[in-house]
Amino acid sequence: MRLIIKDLCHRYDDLVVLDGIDLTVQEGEVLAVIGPSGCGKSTLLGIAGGIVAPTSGTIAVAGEVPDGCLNPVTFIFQDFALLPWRSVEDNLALVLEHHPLSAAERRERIESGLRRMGLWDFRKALPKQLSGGMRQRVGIARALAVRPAMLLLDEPLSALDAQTRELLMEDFLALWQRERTTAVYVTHNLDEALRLADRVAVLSRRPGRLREIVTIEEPRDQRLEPSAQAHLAAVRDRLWHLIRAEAQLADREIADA
Ligand SMILES: Nc1ncnc2c1ncn2[C@@H]1O[C@H](COP(=O)(O)OP(=O)(O)OP(=O)(O)O)[C@@H](O)[C@H]1O
Repeated sequence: MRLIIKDLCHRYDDLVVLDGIDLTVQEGEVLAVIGPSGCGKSTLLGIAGGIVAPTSGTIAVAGEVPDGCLNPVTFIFQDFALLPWRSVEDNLALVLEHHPLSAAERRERIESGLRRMGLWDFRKALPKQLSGGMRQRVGIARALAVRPAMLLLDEPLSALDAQTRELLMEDFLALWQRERTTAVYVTHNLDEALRLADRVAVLSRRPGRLREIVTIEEPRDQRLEPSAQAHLAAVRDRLWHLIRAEAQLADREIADA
């Protein structure tokens, strides 16, 4: 599925947050969005997912959805957004509840989501009994259970320690290798963007404007190879150059506020 954003502007009362964003996310593409704190990344994602109505501009989706897709555009959040009183499997069941599925199909979706994320043995556990990384795996399994056409990820790894982040990045890589689900991935972390994205959209400080879209040419599965490092270092330098001054200014604005 493709996402097409045209001349998007958004204000919260007098606060202009996004200004004149034109962006197309291609079918099967992973687009990372980076930019200073408060520049409107989460707002952009919320608008793309239809949970925030933009002040002006248009958002459209186009293209095929996978067989059995129940929710074409699906979020994965930083704080996992699990119901603490429900077991792991019941958190997955929740997103299937209002869909006309047979009991067997419901079970199959839950089981396949849990198995793919290595959670089958933990299906009866409550979220509080799991580590942060496992909780986010539940969040991912829950998103996969609806067979989405597009994933909107809002800093999905930022609450996790470095090792767990690394493991979950491998999970995302395997996911995108297997399913080619279109994704918009908001992050503060350049390493995540460099590892996971096809292109990186850089927003300015608020009001967020699209400064540049940087393409990462190296195939995702070769980015740890020594031969990829020169290209990735050049992309990193470019991205850092773009965000550094904006981040410093945004920091000062926050400190002065
Ligand atoms: N519902 C809201 N009502 C009013 N202001 C809001 C609302 N949501 C966000 N904002 C403000 O809009 C601006 C952009 O917020 P947003 O969360 O989209 O930015 P962000 O780039 O995702 O930030 P961060 O990187 O810190 O997560 C911020 O100044 C924020 O305080």
